[in-house]
Amino acid sequence: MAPPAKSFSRDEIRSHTTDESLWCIIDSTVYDLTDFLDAHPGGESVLRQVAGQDATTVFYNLHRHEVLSKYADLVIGTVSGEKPQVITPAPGDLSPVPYAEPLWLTTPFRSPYYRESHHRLRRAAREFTQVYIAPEALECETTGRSISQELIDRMERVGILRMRLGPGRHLHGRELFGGVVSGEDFDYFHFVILAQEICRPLARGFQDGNMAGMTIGLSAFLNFAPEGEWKDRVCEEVFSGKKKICLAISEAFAGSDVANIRTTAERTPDGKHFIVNGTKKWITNGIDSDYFVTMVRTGKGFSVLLIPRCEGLETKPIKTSYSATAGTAFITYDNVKVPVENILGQENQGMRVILSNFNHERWGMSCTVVSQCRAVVEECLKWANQRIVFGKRLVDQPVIRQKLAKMIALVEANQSWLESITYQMCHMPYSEQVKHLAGPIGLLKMSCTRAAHEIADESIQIWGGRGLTQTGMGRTIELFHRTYKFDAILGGSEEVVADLGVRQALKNFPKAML
Ligand code: HEM
Repeated sequence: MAPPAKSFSRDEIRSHTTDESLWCIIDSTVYDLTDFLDAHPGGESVLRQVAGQDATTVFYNLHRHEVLSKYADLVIGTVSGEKPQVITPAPGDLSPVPYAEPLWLTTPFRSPYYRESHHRLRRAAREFTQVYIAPEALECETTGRSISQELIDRMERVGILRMRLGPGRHLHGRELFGGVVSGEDFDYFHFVILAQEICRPLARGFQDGNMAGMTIGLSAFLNFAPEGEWKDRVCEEVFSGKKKICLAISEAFAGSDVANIRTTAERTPDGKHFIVNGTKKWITNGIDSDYFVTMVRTGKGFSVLLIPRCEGLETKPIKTSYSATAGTAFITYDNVKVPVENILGQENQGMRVILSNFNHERWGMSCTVVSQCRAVVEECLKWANQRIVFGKRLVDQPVIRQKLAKMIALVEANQSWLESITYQMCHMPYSEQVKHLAGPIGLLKMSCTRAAHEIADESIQIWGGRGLTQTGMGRTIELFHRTYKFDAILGGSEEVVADLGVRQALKNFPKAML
C-alpha cells in the first residue's frame, strides 16, 4: 500500500515523543505509534526509546519486513525529500538477493535448458503461490487443519493438479495457467519450476498436505489401471479435486525395505474379491483420502490395489514433527473386501508398479529440497546483512561468510545436477531412463538431503535463538530445521538411495584395474 502523500521534516518528527503523540521513522516512512503502544508485541518501553527518532536499523534488527505491510495503517507519511529504500516485492517478482534465484533466472547468466514458456510459467506459479498458497500454507501449518476445498478448486482451474503428475497425456488439450504453456509442451523442466515454486512458502507440513498423496498415488493408477470407464472416472474425480488419493506402502514392519510388508490380500473362494488385512503407517494425506493405492502380499509376490474408503478400513492421525495439516495416517485394514478388478498391473507383479514411480518421486523431492535450501540461503543472506551485532553486521564476521559460502555452493551444485538429470529425462526414451537414471536420481536425492542437513545446521548457528523460535524473524529457519529430515526419510531413506546409486554403478562395472 502506498503511504499517505503527507511529508514531514525530521525536526517536526523529533517533537512527537510523548504517549499522547509518539512517532518514529522506519525507512523514510513516518509511523504514528501512539495508539499502538499498548498493542505492540515487543512492549511499550522499546517504542518510547525511539520516539521521534529514525528506528530503521533497530526495527530490522528485530522484525521481518512483512510486519510493516501488516501494520500499514500506522503510516502517516514520509520524511520530506526522502524515498523508502527497502524493496517490497510484488507477487511474482524475482528476488534481487544474490543466489536467491537459480542462475537461469539471474541476469546476466544464460542457460541452455529454459525457453520463454518456462519463464512465463515461473512467473505465473510464483504469483499464484504468493497470493493463494502461501497465506493458507502458513495458517494450516500452525493450526494443523487440512487444505481448503477452495484452494484445491483454484489449483484445479489453472491446471496445477494435473501438472503435479508431470508431462503426459493427462495434460494434452489443456492450456495451463490460462495459456502460459500448453499441455502438449509441458516438459520436465516445467515440472521442476512448478515444484520449486509451490514449495517456496517453506511450510513443510502443508507442502505434503497440498495433495502430495495425489502426486505419488495417482501416478501408479494412471500408469497401471486398465483403460476404460473405471480409470476415466477415478482420474476425473481426483484431477477435479473432488476426491483425494494416497499411496499406502510403508508399515510399522517395513519402511524403506518395502519387500518386508505384511499386509495381505487373499482371494475369496469365488475368486471375485480380495480380502485385505493389515496395517499401513506414515501415509501422507491418508486422514482424508477417499482412495488408497495399497501395496499387499498376494500368493506369489506383491500386488497393488486401489481401495476406496469402505467398511473395515480406518485411518487414525499420527503426530509427527511437522504439522497435522499433512494428514499423516495410520491405516488399519480389517477384512476389507476389494473387487479383483481393482488391481493395478498384474497380480504378483506389484513391485514393478511401485518401483516404476520411485524415480519420479525421488527426482520430484530433489526439486523441492533444492528450492527450500535456496530459500533458506536467501533468509540467511538477508539476516546476516541486516543484523547488527558486536557493533557490525553479522556478515562482516568471516566465520559467517564461510557458512554462507558453504550453503550457497551446496545449493548451486545440486541445482546444476538436478537440471542435468532433468535434461536427460526430457531426451531419453523411458526404457533408457529406467536403466540409467535410477542410480543418479538416488544419488541426487541423497546429495540434496545431505545438503539440507548441512544448511539446516549452519543456518541455526547464523540465526541463534531466533532459529529456535516458532514465531517472528527466524520462524522459517526453525521450521526448516525441524522438518528437513522428512525428505531424508520419505521416498527411500538417504542411505537406501545412496546405496542404490553405487550398486547401479557397480552393476556393469568394466574390467578396469588400477
Ligand atoms: C511500525 C512499527 C512497529 C511494528 C508494527 C512492530 C510490530 C511488532 C510485531 C508484530 C512484533 C512480534 C514479532 C514479529 O512478528 O516480528 C514485534 C516484536 C518486537 N518489537 Fe516491534 N514493531 C514496531 C516497531 C518496533 C521498534 C521501533 C522497536 C525497537 C525499538 C521494536 C521492538 C520490538 C521487540 C524488542 C520485539 C520482540 C522481538 C523478539 O521477540 O525477538 N518494535 N514488533
